Amino acid sequence: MKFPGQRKHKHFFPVESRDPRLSELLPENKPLSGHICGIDQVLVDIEAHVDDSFLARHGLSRGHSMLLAADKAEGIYRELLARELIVSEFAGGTIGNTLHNYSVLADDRSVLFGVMSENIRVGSSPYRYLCTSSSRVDLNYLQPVAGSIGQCITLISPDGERSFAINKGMMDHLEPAHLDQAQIQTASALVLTAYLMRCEEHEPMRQSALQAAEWAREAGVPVVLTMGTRFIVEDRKDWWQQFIRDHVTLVAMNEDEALALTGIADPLLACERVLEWADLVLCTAGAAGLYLAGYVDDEHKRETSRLLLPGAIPEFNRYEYSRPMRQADCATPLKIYTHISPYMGGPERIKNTNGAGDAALAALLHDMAANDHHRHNVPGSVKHRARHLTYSSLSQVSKYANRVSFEVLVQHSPRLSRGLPEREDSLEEAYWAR
Ligand SMILES: Nc1ncnc2c1ncn2[C@@H]1O[C@H](COP(=O)(O)OP(=O)(O)O)[C@@H](O)[C@H]1O
Ligand SMILES: Nc1nc2c(ncn2[C@@H]2O[C@H](COP(=O)(O)O)[C@@H](O)[C@H]2O)c(=O)[nH]1
Repeated sequence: MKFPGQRKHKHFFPVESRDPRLSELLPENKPLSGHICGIDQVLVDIEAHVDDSFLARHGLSRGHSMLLAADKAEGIYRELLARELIVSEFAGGTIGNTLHNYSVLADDRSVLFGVMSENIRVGSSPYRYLCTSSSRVDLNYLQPVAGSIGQCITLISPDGERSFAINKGMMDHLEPAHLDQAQIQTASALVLTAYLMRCEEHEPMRQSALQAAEWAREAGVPVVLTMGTRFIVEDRKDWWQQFIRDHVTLVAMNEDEALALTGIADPLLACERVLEWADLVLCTAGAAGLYLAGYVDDEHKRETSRLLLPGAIPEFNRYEYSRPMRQADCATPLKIYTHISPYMGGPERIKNTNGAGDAALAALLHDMAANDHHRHNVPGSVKHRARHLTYSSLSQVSKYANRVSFEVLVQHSPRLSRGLPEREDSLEEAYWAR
């Protein structure tokens, strides 16, 4: 496990080769390593640039992720192929992307539950999926199916808006019998997406997700939910609120999904509302950066040394140097918030916004897993006097998440091709010290 590191310093990501204290504590001299688990609809992103008349002609709605009948999706695919509009075919899926990015950042294992075609032809979509996933993502638990994985035709409009047309294949056929209870119950987090709930009645994906969430809850493993797209949330707002109350520790969303879930347009106030149902909230807000919100026990709160920020909750960042906790672990819970603007003001040229939010979540998951890793290996550390959800403060995690989103914005694919540089030469102390 690479540690997120001391990011106040110029060298943003020092990597501890080995904590010398561990050598004394562990007879076999080998730190115990953890992992995170996720469930996804295994699919590839097939990317093409089109104008809006293409979307209109095929009856596709801009910015939406739509499930299409197989013959309709195949018709679109054939047209894109004939007009040579397809630019790439990479492994996708919101949770697949998150696990891949987590594994690249942490240099550690993640476990993906989903389906995979049992017969694979070179060059086919399942082949592309396997070729473009990190070798640190454990694919050994995938359920073999006699059919295709999903295809997500990612149509990019001239203004950068993305519309997803999905040919689902057998992506929702994951059976609960193909989950591994021990892997889930020993994980540092279980990551789910709202997309899993839009399978058809007869398909087992919903039941698999609920089973996994139940096992995670029993074992005290944090359950993480990404909201997918606002279209899934807005029709069933009350249902999602109850689902979060019953199952979820951390909600990850963008500001549109936050509005759909809470009815509140201000991301900070939306985070405050979601804290009534969950323990930790990540809300990305495009060019406005991102917000993180959580709880800390009054006894463990730490005051910021940064400027206190105005907003719908005045001076909301006062305790952003605190490490978040579950509300139930606090004797006197206090809500804490932080905000950060895009790293370096955002890239000069955004190549693709696909997966920028998932990337921020991967960084947060890395920090959560590092906390677990440290707790298991150095249980007597002062860091673990109270039960915290992250290794770093809310403020530090937000910097890290923001930095990782930036990396995805300047590349073509939603999946990181390499980890972050260990030394950030561009990053002067003055920038973060502000
Ligand atoms: N136009 C932009 N300019 C600068 N940074 C951006 C821009 N769009 C996104 N980002 C960065 O990427 C992060 C995630 O983006 P966002 O679009 O909110 O996520 P999602 O992909 O889930 O919709 C933001 O928090 C921000 O750091
Ligand atoms: N599991 C699913 N993933 C989906 C679906 N529709 C789109 N996507 C994936 O989302 C990412 C982009 O994420 P974003 O946070 O930038 O919007 C992309 O790679 C798609 O593969 C779906 O129905 N299920």
